[in-house]
Amino acid sequence: MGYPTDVLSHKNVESDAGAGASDLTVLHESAKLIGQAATPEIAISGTLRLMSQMLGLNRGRVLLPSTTGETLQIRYSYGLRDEERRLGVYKVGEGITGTVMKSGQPAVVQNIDEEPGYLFRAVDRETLPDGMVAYIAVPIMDGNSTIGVLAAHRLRMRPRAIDADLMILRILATFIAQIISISNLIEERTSYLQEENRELKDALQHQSGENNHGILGESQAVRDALRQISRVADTVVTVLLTGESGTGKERFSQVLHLNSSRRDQPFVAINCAAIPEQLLESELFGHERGAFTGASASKKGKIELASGGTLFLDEIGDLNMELQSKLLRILESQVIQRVGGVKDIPVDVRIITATHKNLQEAVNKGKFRLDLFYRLNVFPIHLPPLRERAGDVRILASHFLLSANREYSRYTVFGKGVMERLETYNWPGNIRQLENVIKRSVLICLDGTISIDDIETILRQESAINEHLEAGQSSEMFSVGRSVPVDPPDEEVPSTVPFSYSSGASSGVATNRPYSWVRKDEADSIAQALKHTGGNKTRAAAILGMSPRQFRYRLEKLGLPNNLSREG
Ligand SMILES: Nc1ncnc2c1ncn2[C@@H]1O[C@H](COP(=O)(O)OP(=O)(O)OP(=O)(O)O)[C@@H](O)[C@H]1O
Repeated sequence: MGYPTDVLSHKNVESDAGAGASDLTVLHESAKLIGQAATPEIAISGTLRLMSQMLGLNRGRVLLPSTTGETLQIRYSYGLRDEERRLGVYKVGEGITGTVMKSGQPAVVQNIDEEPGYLFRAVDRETLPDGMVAYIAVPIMDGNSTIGVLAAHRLRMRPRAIDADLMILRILATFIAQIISISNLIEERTSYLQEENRELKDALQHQSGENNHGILGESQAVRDALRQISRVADTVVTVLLTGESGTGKERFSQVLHLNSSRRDQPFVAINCAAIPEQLLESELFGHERGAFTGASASKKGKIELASGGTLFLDEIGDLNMELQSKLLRILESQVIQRVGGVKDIPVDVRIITATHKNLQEAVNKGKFRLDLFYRLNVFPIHLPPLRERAGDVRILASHFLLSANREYSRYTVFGKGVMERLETYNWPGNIRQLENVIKRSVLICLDGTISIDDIETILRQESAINEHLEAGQSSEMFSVGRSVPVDPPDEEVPSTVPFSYSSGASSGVATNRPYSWVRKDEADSIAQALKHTGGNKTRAAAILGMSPRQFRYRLEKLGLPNNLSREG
């Protein structure tokens, strides 16, 4: 450098015990500030104030690079006027301060009046004391990079060694580096989340066009399905929704209902595969008092409950021959008879059906009535699997992340490569599976960033379940189904229970879950999940994508102790 610098070797004045004590006080107090101050402004300005009041290091300032990185500006100071702060701008490499930034080396100017490199830019010479004034500047380092400069003036002739001041400034610079890097990290994360939120909100706004009712996706398949739905919504045409499990058949049937003139009347959904055959008839048609043991009062069935509105019959391919005939009768004459009744009850329902089976094949095998097939198949709408809907995974994944964050009060983000991994997975369980995987990854992720490893762990568990499902499924199905009866009949598992709700109350939709086999090798993941949640079974169940009832069933079936959670 072209100016006299005097680094640690300088020993012109003895340091005394008093100086040592004030050094320690400053260090102790500024360490407290770092830990307790609410903002970097309070912590750094407080440290600069201590430097001035306890050590005589005056007009302390912290200079940080501008956004372009070309200049340094005074960001925090003590004892400088606003105008002085404004003037304190240096190019990197310019003057003493700029050189410290560029070289990463500290500088001590013994006498600023004799140092040509000292620019007097922020503070006029007249403002400073008459005697000899020194200037010390040290780099603020984050690892090996210089992220700013800490500098101060001191009266040259003082009974305290200038190298003691240099030393303490270097220590304080490491404190300040910590404050700055933590606040940068927070700022970075906050702006990332804000940006992500903005994008998601834009996407949602864009997606939830007037008639879409929250249907997400930009693929041609989704657009086609929505276009077809809007074409037939306000007609009497019977719609058959086909597609693999979890592709959104029920969701689209709600959109159909909400776009029809029946939107203010009930929408009632029932899953024909989820109810034992002997109960299905009375669920659908209701029963009269005394119709069977336990029928102590007459009861309306789902068809009557849906009167004026829409009845969604999911897994229609699972209806037995007798119920197929009865359904045909409703479609033809709009009347029903309750179980045990003789009276024809007129009903006004729009029936939408769905299946993940290939109904044509069921007809060929004599398992489904041809006449009913024709009645239902007037207007088929096919929902393709997620793996064929390029681009939708990204939109849906971001949406499910946002809603899981809301649900669990988290601020989780996807780590590097996660979105790409989600996009290449083939999602046999489609959108429902994607939703489950994201919820679970938010729950298992501890540091706020979902990593590829988190996703791989969950996908491995998923593939194991899929293998079992595939082993048990019928060839008539489009793909992985949920009708493999391995879980217990269960009133608490929403997927197995018929549910109904009024139109417009789409938030009341129960989440469908596939059945899954109880596997011996699940014991480990169950134990781990319980350990992770400190024994909370409901949260452990959510982590594994199960209902609490399914979770308890597994504990019992696998012979795991109920208090397994709190061990080790
Ligand atoms: N396009 C979409 N946008 C947002 N969420 C969707 C979309 N499609 C489906 N979902 C969500 O995915 C999950 C599964 O959808 P849905 O229950 O409608 O599938 P399904 O085809 O009826 O399944 P199954 O045949 O197993 O009954 C639900 O939580 C649903 O809200």
